[in-house]
Order: sequence, then structure tokens, then C-alpha cells
Amino acid sequence: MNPEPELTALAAQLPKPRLRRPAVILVMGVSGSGKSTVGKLLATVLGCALQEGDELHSDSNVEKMRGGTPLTDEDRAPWLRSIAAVIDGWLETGSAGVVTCSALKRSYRDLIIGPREGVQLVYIEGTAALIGPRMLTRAGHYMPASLLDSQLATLEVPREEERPIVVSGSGTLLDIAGYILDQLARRDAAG
Ligand SMILES: Nc1ncnc2c1ncn2[C@@H]1O[C@H](COP(=O)(O)OP(=O)(O)OP(=O)(O)O)[C@@H](O)[C@H]1O
Ligand SMILES: O=C(O)[C@H](O)[C@@H](O)[C@H](O)[C@H](O)CO
Repeated sequence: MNPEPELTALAAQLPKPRLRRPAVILVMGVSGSGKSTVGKLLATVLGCALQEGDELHSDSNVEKMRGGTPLTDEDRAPWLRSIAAVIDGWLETGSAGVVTCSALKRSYRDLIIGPREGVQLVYIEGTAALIGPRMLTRAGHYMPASLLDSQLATLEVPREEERPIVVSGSGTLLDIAGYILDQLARRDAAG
């Protein structure tokens, strides 16, 4: 992991929470909601591994998205399994880790988290008005802003029973990561 200098500087302003159990975190949300940026920040503060879900897509999935076509359930299935395998690896070794994945549908999250104990879901909320302009100005990413509408249409917001930490993507990165770390510490202490 080699986060950008700005993220390293932000991370230095966030105290590392003392947790009883290693944090295994899935950061979800539509494309452009801030998963990678927030995920990097969390992993830097926690001093743990970061797996970018985007890096696990097949070349054909990436080409499809680059061309402006939304992925289907079938396209996503092997990708979701590879994300679940990363989480299983961390759980088996008792390691902490942060994985980013859009995880748009409940069925996807059932596959990635399902009955696994000790995986914390974090959902970054954001409207098209917030995220669209950010996607347009983001450099060097294959995902076109034109796919944002389909991402939002496919999204099934996590329900209470999934015990998500829900945070608005409209705040500053410091606020967003600070809130997530605070919630993580409270839940760790209570659990
Ligand atoms: N809270 C924020 N404030 C300002 N800019 C932000 C914030 N969160 C994210 N951004 C910016 O928005 C853009 C999208 O963020 P990011 O790449 O982290 O989203 P993502 O959910 O990982 O997207 P994708 O799933 O498409 O990879 C980036 O340019 C990032 O710097
Ligand atoms: O499920 C999906 O449609 C995809 O995973 C997308 O969400 C992308 O991976 C990502 O967001 C692009 O950057």
C-alpha cells in the first residue's frame, strides 16, 4: 500500500482506534462514492491491508464498463467470489483488512459477507448531484460517469439487519473517515 501524500497527511490527523478484534471492513457504494479514497485512508490509519475491488475485475469486465455497458449479475459473480476469498483469507489468519467493492445488491453482499462473523459493512451514501461532477473530474479511471445512473438504479441500500455504518459522502474525507473509525471503536467495545 502506498497512499498519496495528501492521504498520508490526513491519516496522521486521525487517531488509530484501540480495537479488541482485527477490523475486517467492506466499503460499499456506487462508483465514485469515495470507496477507494476512504478505504485507503482507513487502511492507513488502521495499519492494515487494503484490497481494491476494482483490481480484481477481469479484463472483459473492465472493457465492458469502459465501453459504457453496465455489468450483469453473471459478469459480477466471479468477481464477487474473488472478493469473498480475500475476506476469508483475512478471517482465517485473524488479520485486519479493508476491501472496497460496490456491492450494490443485497444478494452480492450475502455472497461476500453472508454468515461470516466479524465483517463490518460501511456504506458511503451519495446522490448523482454529488458524485457525477467528481467522476467527471477524476483522472485516469476506466469508469465513465455515464454509468452512474445505472449504478444508482441497481443499488439496494443496506438494511438495518446488515448493521452497516452509513456515512454521507458529502462530508470532508476527515469527517467521513473519523466517523467510521469512531463507529468501529464503539461497536468493537460493545460487541
Ligand atoms: N468526501 C470527498 N470529498 C471530496 N472529494 C471526494 C470525496 N470522496 C471522494 N472524492 C473524490 O471523488 C472521486 C471518486 O472517488 P473514489 O475514486 O474514491 O470513488 P470510488 O467509489 O472508489 O469509485 P470507483 O468505484 O469508480 O472506483 C475521486 O476523485 C475522489 O478524490
Ligand atoms: O459492480 C459494478 O458495476 C462495478 O464493480 C463497478 O461498481 C466498478 O467496479 C467500479 O465502481 C468502477 O470503478
